[in-house]
Amino acid sequence: MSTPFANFQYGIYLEGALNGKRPSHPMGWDALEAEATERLAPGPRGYLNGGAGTEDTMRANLEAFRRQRIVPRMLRDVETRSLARRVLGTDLPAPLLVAPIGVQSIVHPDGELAVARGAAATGIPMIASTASSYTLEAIAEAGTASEAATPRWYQLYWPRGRELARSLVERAEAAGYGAIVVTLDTWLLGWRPRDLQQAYLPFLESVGIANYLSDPVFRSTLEKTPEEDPMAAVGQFVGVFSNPTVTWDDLAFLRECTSLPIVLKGILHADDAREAAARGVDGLIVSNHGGRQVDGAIGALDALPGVVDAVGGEVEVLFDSGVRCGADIFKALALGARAVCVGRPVMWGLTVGGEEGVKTVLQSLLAELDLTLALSGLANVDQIDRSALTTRP
Ligand SMILES: Cc1cc2nc3c(=O)[nH]c(=O)nc-3n(C[C@H](O)[C@H](O)[C@H](O)COP(=O)(O)O)c2cc1C
Ligand SMILES: CC(C)CC(=O)C(=O)O
Repeated sequence: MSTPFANFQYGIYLEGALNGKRPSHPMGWDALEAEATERLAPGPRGYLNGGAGTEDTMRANLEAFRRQRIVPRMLRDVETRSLARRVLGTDLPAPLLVAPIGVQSIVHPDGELAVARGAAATGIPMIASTASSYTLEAIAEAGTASEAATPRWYQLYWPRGRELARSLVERAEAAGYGAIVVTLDTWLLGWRPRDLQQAYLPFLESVGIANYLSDPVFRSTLEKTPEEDPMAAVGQFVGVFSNPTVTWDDLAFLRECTSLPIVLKGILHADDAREAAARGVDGLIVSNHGGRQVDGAIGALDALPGVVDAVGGEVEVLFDSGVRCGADIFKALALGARAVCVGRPVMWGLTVGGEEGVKTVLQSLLAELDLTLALSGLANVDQIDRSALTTRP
């Protein structure tokens, strides 16, 4: 049996030939980005597509992928294939997840609900952001409406106030999220010229604060309810949303709050990876937040091998930042990622086609990955290793 994603492209040709039906969604990655970009209003467009400072790191993420080249092998039986992989104790149909992205309703009114549904339809886990436009409970429900088995993870922006952190984590566990992803690189929002130029920040329009407004601990800190005084609630959110005082020692508190696997997102330095392993975390995500935080930071793919070499055996290392196509997923896997998270392309799919757009993006990535695997002479994702790549100077 080859993978369930095999020959997705033939279905498209057949629909065209038999029914005269062309995809309503652009099938090329550049065309998708262009169409989504054109549809968005200037504020959301800048927020989604923009990066920190000169956007040097955002570009470095893409360039790092272009420097790695696949060297396909021939004459190997690739009829029977599998993309399946076990990640943090859960069997996934492929080593792919949807990266946590906040404030999704700025690009489509259904926001995270559409992403949860589109992801569930493909079996790909979604990582729901703390700064989601809908509550984590509503997102969980949307994701289970069609496909009960699709796992989901929860991304925590560690807030000021341990009880609020505990409350968010306990809610996520109760709602069936299977891992807690703690984002480490956004204690403060980066310098983002596109947003500054337009004075655009979604929270100020009350987008992205649903998990706080619905949280009993957060609500207990307000003098008036958010319904009575919405702007005071926004102000309180901005004050507690993220906590730059957190250190390695605080991870012990998080461990007490939950029995779920803990994943640290935003690791780039091998020494931080070793520290995380020593502290007993379950997973890491090598990421520079899509070039949105430290302008001038290393391209994320360039950081991946060093982190894998530091801890590969002890801690599962995942990856995001700059993944734009199936070949990029292959390359990150070859450099040692256990799984890969895709960010902006899913948002472009959401912008263009809502739930269907998300589904098409994920199906296309999986089909491309499957084809890249097969045409490179490999039958399953465990066979992808560094020998499949060469580095272009
Ligand atoms: C609009 C936008 C919002 C994001 N929101 C979050 C978030 O709420 N939490 C988080 O951990 N990362 C967030 N990220 C970062 C992504 O999880 C991921 O690291 C990044 O998108 C990877 O870069 P790429 O999309 O260019 O591949 C956000 C990224 C974008 C583009
Ligand atoms: C600060 C968040 C709500 C969103 C985020 O992580 C981002 O915009 O990069």
